[in-house]
Amino acid sequence: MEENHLFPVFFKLHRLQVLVVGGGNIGLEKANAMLENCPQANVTIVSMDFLPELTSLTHQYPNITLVQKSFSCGDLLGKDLVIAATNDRELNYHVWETAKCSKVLINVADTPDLCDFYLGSIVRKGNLKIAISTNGKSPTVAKRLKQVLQEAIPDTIDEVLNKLSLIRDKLTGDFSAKVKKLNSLTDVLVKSERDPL
Ligand SMILES: C[C@@]1(CC(=O)O)C2=NC(=C\c3[nH]c(c(CCC(=O)O)c3CC(=O)O)Cc3[nH]c(c(CC(=O)O)c3CCC(=O)O)/C=C3\N/C(=C\2)[C@@H](CCC(=O)O)[C@]3(C)CC(=O)O)/[C@H]1CCC(=O)O
Ligand SMILES: NC(=O)c1ccc[n+]([C@@H]2O[C@H](COP(=O)([O-])OP(=O)(O)OC[C@H]3O[C@@H](n4cnc5c(N)ncnc54)[C@H](O)[C@@H]3O)[C@@H](O)[C@H]2O)c1
Repeated sequence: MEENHLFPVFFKLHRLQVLVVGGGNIGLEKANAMLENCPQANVTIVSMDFLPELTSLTHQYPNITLVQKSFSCGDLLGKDLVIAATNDRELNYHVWETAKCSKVLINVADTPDLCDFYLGSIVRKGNLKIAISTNGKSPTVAKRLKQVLQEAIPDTIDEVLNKLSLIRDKLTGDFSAKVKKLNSLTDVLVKSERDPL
């Protein structure tokens, strides 16, 4: 089997500065994905022109800024993450080179080989979030799996998480005693009805 070296992490986007270059379909898709998950995300989009949906997003989200211009190196100043999503492959490569010089993490939408990170397909149930990747093989399958899991996981999972969080805060004793208690309380989640143990 082909190797899968991706290591998932969950970013707190309201603490980071994100630059998206390109205000077309893909710029919109990526900006939407970030803002739906983190409405306070700081997202600047630099583009020659913008889809009207992106202009509408500025009314909904306080921290999105549209800058109508051609990309230049200075746009990367102060940025933590960059998504290059123009329809110009050479320009996307130039954005990648600039990001690498500045040690900024970059996703190049038309070139997975240049991506430091991929966006995942995201299942959300209150406090639960599951990010799905297919190692870049089929974003469509990632999207379908998201729909399957969204249906399969009960909405009550959020109540379980909130109750466990309360219990977790109240537990006393040393770390290993707490881990033991939490594991025994949640045992039921992993034991099937047919499991005699
Ligand atoms: C998961 C999701 C997250 C998001 O974007 O928020 C995402 N793509 C989504 C949808 C989607 N993207 C594409 C289609 C059309 C059908 C198809 O190709 O399957 C659909 C389906 C649709 O829109 O219905 C086309 C496409 N995508 C990439 C390329 C370039 C290439 O592969 O060369 C091309 C070809 C462009 C062309 O042909 O011109 C590349 C990437 N897309 C990724 C993520 C990363 C890998 C994730 C993984 O490991 O699985 C990666 C590598 C980089 C990145 O973008 O981060 C989001 C699901 C949203 C949801 O959950 O609803
Ligand atoms: N990763 C993914 O999920 C995915 C999915 C589909 C397509 N793609 C790829 O993403 C790329 C973008 O697709 P799209 O549909 O958004 O294209 P699009 O034509 O809708 O948008 C391109 C945007 O880039 C902007 N742009 C062009 N030159 C610029 C410059 N010099 N400075 C700033 N902005 C500039 C344009 O103004 C436009 O807003 C394509 O190469 C496509 O193959 C990626």
